[in-house]
Amino acid sequence: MRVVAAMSGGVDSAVAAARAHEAGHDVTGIHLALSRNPASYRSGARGCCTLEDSHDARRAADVIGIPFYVWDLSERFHADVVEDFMDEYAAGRTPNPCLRCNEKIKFAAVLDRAIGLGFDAVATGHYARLQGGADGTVELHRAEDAGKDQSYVLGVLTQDQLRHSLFPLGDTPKPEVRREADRRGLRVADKPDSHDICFVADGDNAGWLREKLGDRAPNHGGEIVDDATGEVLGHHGGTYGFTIGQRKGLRIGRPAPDGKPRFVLDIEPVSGTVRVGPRDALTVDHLEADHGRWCGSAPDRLEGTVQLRAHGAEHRAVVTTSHGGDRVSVDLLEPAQGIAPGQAAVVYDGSRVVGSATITATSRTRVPA
Ligand SMILES: Nc1ncnc2c1ncn2[C@@H]1O[C@H](COP(=O)(O)OP(=O)(O)OP(=O)(O)O)[C@@H](O)[C@H]1O
Repeated sequence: MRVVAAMSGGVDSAVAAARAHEAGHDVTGIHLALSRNPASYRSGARGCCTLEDSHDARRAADVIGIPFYVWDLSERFHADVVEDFMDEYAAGRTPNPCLRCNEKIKFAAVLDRAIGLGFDAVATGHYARLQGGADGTVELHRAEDAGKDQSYVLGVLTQDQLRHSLFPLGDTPKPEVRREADRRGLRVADKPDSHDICFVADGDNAGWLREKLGDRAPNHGGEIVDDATGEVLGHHGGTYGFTIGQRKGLRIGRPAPDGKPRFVLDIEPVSGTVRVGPRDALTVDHLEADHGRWCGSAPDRLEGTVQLRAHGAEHRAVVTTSHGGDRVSVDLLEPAQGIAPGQAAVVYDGSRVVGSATITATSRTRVPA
């Protein structure tokens, strides 16, 4: 096969490219320039797709002995991923930009360009496994290394996208990947793992959003209110700085009467109000979602599990779909806490990813005995 290996400059994608090459594929390495900020291309800059990263990827491609190019997809990335990230936080939701990037960039814009150039597949260093299904379909499964499993952020991929994907690391634990990089003479063997959100270099989402949203922010401050009593407990610097279930950074002067911590229960961007309450008030057992994306055909009804945030636990659930698979209802058999609209509900049947949808609303339907 002719394969494009997406090389971030990190250890995982370097080993993935090397493995694809060793497996006999005709591999070309590409590094994606995703940042529109020229400062990130200065030597020594940190964050997404720096000059350093691009050099590291090129050096790895040289060691492997494959051709290498840089593809500038910064405008697409900005329009489809960064703008969406800002809009979602401004609307009081909690987006997952990695899922969005996989759906719109890595396995869409990149794949389209690759196919257009006569390639057959895109290989990445994601930790997930592909497996042939009984009916000739390609199934996406959790990685062997549960701690590194990235099937959640790939839960948006359709059958067409999966058919043109390769995940060479799915069967290997991360420490082994690092050892292999070392053995292969890839100088990125000791490079630290990347951040969760590549374009927020220091992980300070709220600070980044404050700077970038500017006048687009629905507010730059408001009240923090006790959901049960309506009492104003404090003030904040913008609702976009919060996510449902958040505890840290609330800066409420007064402790709760019972001395227990308070959590964000609701975010109201228009009034600028952040509602808080006890942990128990975060409990939900039902959720609605839309934008259903399925690895095969959408299931009418499925008893399986759902994962409701990156690195989150799995919850047993009954999942039903409507509107041709676009709308999804999830009944959680065990209640969950801190579920934020905007996040993906990824549906699993055992280790197999069935599909995903974006959470729009949560509720508690069963009152505990
Ligand atoms: N700027 C980029 N250019 C090309 N491919 C990329 C880029 N960023 C990410 N990827 C691809 O997406 C995969 C998953 O990205 P993620 O940010 O999760 O990296 P990672 O798991 O830390 O892997 P790595 O060690 O290769 O950076 C990478 O392994 C790589 O194949």
